[in-house]
Amino acid sequence: MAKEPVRVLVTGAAGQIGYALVPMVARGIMLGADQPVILHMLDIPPAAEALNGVKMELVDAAFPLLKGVVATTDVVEACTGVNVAVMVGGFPRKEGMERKDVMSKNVSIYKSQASALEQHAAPNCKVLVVANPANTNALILKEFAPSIPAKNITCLTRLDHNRALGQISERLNVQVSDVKNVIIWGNHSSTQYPDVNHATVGDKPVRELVKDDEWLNGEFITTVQQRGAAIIKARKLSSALSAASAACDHIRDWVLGTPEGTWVSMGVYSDGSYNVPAGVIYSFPVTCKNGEWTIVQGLAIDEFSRKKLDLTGAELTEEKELAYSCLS
Ligand SMILES: NC(=O)C1=CN([C@@H]2O[C@H](COP(=O)(O)OP(=O)(O)OC[C@H]3O[C@@H](n4cnc5c(N)ncnc54)[C@H](O)[C@@H]3O)[C@@H](O)[C@H]2O)C=CC1
Ligand SMILES: O=C([O-])CC(=O)C(=O)O
Repeated sequence: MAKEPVRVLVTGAAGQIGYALVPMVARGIMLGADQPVILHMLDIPPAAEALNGVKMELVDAAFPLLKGVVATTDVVEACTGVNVAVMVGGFPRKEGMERKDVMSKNVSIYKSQASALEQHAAPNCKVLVVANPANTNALILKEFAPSIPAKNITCLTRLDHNRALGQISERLNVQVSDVKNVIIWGNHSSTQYPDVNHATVGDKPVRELVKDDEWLNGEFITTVQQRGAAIIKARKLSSALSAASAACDHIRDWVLGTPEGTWVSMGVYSDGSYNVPAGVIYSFPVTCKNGEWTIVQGLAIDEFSRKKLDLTGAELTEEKELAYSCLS
């Protein structure tokens, strides 16, 4: 028997990532090749015409799995009945703007969208925040949607995780699918810590194969931390196809499960595991089963890593305080 369609919300759907993401969702890349979907696309009134253009293209693409499209500038209509919400819409930093200006705009967007999701989304809706500052936007969404379980609200660090896999695969000249269990700790920002101490290729530790700790503790980390900026420099636009693909990976693994023996990185509500701050959205290694993520416990953290986990945790605490100051 055919499955019931799943309703997937994409906010900021007229933007760059939205344009790359919606065809992936409609092709079954996010939820599986046998899972029909209904796309809900939200953007703001100035983007309404462009949003309608995206809807026209979705119709023209004749995706067999796509059972309906809602394209709207009305947040309540957009959120009604959605099972998965991918929050890409936000206010980007412009020339001459302070970080606080962007924070205050995004805090107010995520506060109001939190209420709409809480009141109108399907029960147990899974939320992924992509828009920057992704961890803190997700935290605000969690705070203003208290009836949505905290475990249902996450942010995207899978792009950073995939970037780390890509760097190791290029360095070792191995298939990216053979590299496993890198970790992104902390914030989706340049303080994030890409950690290869537990990563493997086949049954061999990445550190043993690379045989260059100076590179792994230096250039590898900064390359992953700065990859977003490098893409902006090259394209004059930020990452879009890789971000859309990572968003699909994040939701697919969350809903359908991670393969045995493999973990992925997700920004989740911190319970203080690994002595990082509790009560912020922090990226951890997680496994997923039956639609739930679990933080991988018991990994050894050496002194070098400890400092990096603490540094990115401190930045998240600072961002949280800044976000709260914008609310008052
Ligand atoms: N977490 C991650 O790994 C990544 C995050 N990003 C972030 O994702 C966000 C989107 O990036 P792009 O698609 O390149 O930007 P974009 O500027 O092309 O698109 C953003 C869209 O959001 C819409 N928007 C603005 N306010 C909105 C609101 N209140 N409700 C609904 N829609 C709204 C805009 O009209 C625009 O269409 C940015 O914040 C970017 O920094 C980008 C790449 C990776
Ligand atoms: O750096 C940016 O502004 C976009 C982003 O988050 C990324 O590519 O990781």
